[in-house]
Amino acid sequence: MTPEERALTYRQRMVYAANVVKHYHTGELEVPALRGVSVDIWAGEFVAIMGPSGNGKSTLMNCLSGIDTIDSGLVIVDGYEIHALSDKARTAHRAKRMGFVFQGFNLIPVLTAVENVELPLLAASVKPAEARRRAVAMLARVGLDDRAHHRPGELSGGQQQRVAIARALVGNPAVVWADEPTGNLDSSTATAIVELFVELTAGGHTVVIVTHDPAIAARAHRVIDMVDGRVVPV
Ligand SMILES: Nc1ncnc2c1ncn2[C@@H]1O[C@H](COP(=O)(O)OP(=O)(O)OP(=O)(O)O)[C@@H](O)[C@H]1O
Repeated sequence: MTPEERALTYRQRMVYAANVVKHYHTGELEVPALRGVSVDIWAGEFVAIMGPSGNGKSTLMNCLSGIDTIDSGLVIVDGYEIHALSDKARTAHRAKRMGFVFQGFNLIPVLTAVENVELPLLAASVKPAEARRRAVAMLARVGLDDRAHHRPGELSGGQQQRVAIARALVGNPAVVWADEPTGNLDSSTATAIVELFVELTAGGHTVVIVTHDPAIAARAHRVIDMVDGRVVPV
């Protein structure tokens, strides 16, 4: 492979993981969470990671996104060898290139919607006026321009999740990672959130969602099934 071909491969392939092994240690106990996982996710793909509870889905997401470290194997995301980065470099890469959405929304309760969304930009030293402009535009994109100055406690669950999605996207990340994003929502609100993710991927974002929700699986481009710390071969 020439360097040009390799560069092209890395650009198109957003996530490449090979033989990832991860154990958790609790006291004397060693819990195998990932037993040699390999995955490829392409730029612009909308992938759902599914499987029974306790089978390694969240661990895989955490290891691919750089939240957690791995014992062995390799993880390349957005051209960066995540497994080889120092903790500091991994944290910086995560802040700059990754967006996160969680089941519990994880918004800061004392800040308004727009303040929550602009926070990652301010942390990345974007000038306040520019951060505000981008946060307002992103809230409009998720259909919440009229709620910009409400605090999370004044918003419905679906609206809070839209704020969280706006916050995840405002820095234009390479990948948006979502762990059970519809887990706390009723089914019609969940459907609206799924459609928002579909729209985002149509705009070129790569989205990886850990979920038990069949509605997400039905709309994803591809489902990665995990059982017992391994990817089920297709
Ligand atoms: N911080 C931790 N310390 C110890 N063991 C852990 C930790 N996190 C996860 N595990 C264990 O690793 C295994 C995989 O857990 P993981 O959370 O990845 O599963 P999951 O498929 O995402 O489950 P769920 O669908 O219930 O969220 C489980 O046996 C779990 O108990």
